[in-house]
Amino acid sequence: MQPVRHPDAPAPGELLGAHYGQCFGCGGDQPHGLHLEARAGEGVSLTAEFTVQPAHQGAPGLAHGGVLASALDETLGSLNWLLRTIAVTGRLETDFVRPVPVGTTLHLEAEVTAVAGRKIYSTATGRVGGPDGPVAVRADALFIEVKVDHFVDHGRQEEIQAAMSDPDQIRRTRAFEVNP
Ligand SMILES: CCCCCCCC/C=C\CCCCCCCC(=O)SCCNC(=O)CCNC(=O)[C@H](O)C(C)(C)COP(=O)(O)OP(=O)(O)OC[C@H]1O[C@@H](n2cnc3c(N)ncnc32)[C@H](O)[C@@H]1OP(=O)(O)O
Repeated sequence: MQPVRHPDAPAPGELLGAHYGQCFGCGGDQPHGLHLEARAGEGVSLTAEFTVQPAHQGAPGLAHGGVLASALDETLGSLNWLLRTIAVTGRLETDFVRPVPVGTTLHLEAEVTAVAGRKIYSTATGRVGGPDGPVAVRADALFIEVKVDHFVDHGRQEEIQAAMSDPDQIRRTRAFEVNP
């Protein structure tokens, strides 16, 4: 089935903001995190940027492949906000096309291609040198819709308790729970 953008999804161009301050991908409270910033696009698509820091190296001066996969995972995961669906990554298939040096800003774009029951199929590319630059990485993913219980049941109690007593986290989670 064609994906359907939720009527309350942020307008094209709007920043999505972090879903959790401690998130390695998008959180502002993780010193060595990616600090990835995503903006809503048209339909069920978005763009995002991430600048490779020295803490993200694998080989000297180059981004670690797992970190690049994390950037793709976070970008693809952010799409679920436009569907207003809570979902986790089931499968992430990544192509590393060009090496990505430290200091590079990766220009990411992603879209949901299909939804089938709880399964959400999506694809992303990361370009270097600008939004129209050459593709350095790309990924195809399958996200699976879950209930909030997925996190409450499996997350370490310390962080779950902290999240449940944080009004901001509750507000962000509620935005998903009103999913029709
Ligand atoms: C106040 C409280 C605070 C909480 C608030 C939280 C709100 C947070 C909001 C947003 C958070 C977003 C966070 C983003 C972070 C970036 C994204 C990540 O990195 S997520 C982490 C990595 N991923 C995992 O840790 C998943 C671990 N895996 C699992 O938990 C399960 O395997 C799960 C849920 C994915 C599926 O398990 P099943 O038992 O629910 O469902 P089954 O029946 O196995 O699968 C459903 C369908 O999907 C297919 N499927 C599942 N996994 C597949 C796979 N790997 N490959 C292909 N198909 C797969 C199956 O074949 C099935 O398909 P058929 O319906 O039969 O057609």
